[in-house]
Amino acid sequence: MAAADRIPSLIASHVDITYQVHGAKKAAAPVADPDDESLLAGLFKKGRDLATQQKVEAVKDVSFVAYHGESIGIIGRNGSGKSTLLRALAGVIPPTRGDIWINGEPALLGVNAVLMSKLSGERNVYIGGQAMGLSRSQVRERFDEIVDFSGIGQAVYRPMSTYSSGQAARLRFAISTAASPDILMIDEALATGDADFRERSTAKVAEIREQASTVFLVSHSNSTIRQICSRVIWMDKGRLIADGPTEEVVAAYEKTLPKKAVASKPAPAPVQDAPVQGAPPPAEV
Ligand SMILES: Nc1ncnc2c1ncn2[C@@H]1O[C@H](COP(=O)(O)OP(=O)(O)OP(=O)(O)O)[C@@H](O)[C@H]1O
Repeated sequence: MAAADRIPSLIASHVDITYQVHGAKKAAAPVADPDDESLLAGLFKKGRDLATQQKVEAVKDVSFVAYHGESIGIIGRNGSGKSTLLRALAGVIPPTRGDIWINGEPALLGVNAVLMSKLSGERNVYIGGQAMGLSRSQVRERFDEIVDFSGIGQAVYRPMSTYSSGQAARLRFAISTAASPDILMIDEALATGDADFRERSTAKVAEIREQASTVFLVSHSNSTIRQICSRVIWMDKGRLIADGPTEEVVAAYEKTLPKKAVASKPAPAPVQDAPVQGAPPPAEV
């Protein structure tokens, strides 16, 4: 498809996200004798210093345009700002600076926040489905489909607290994708579950993409990224340092990783015609 024919689904322009952290900078010095006024005065003086405010610049000056029909992986080391960026793209947290325009309804695969472990899977399907924008009757219509997709069977009638982490992850995935959102954002969820579920969830993501939607996937699993994504954004210390076809960006990223972390042989890259923007940093091996 020619670039001019592509329809933007999301535009991020110079996005910064800074967390304000309130907390203690360092512990107070131990007081040898609490009755000693000079020591107490010293402690109070120190106490004023304890209530500090720190800034964490999690995302710095990130800009890109996503198009309908793309599945975009977000990769990078721990703490590089992937989840923060995804949450901002989903509208869960506001950018500190810059703008995000979205054409469509985003859904962050993270119904986790609203699910309640003491309640049955069934109740959670309703709560989560409604949190994803479905009406109660729509959830009722899709209930069997959601449970079938999750593969948890009769366990759906047990409290979620009794589920294995794989069962819980599968149910979350099934709930989140039931709504066929315009823009689906997935944070690591595909890494969980067995091979069969991963295959089905990969197919589900492909189906969502085919409905001209956009999928964002944050993952540390480069094989999952290769399987699902046509384009990859590489984050490093809060900055977008490369954006382009999956194989080019993942291969460049892998060169910076210790050899043992690169587990699988690269799979053939999905077709993608966008050029890589930004030069990868030198390898650190
Ligand atoms: N709620 C928060 N308050 C303060 N700092 C935060 C908060 N959430 C994340 N951070 C910090 O922001 C930075 C980016 O974190 P983020 O979780 O976005 O990275 P990530 O690339 O998704 O990491 P990981 O791969 O480990 O999940 C880190 O330095 C992290 O400690």
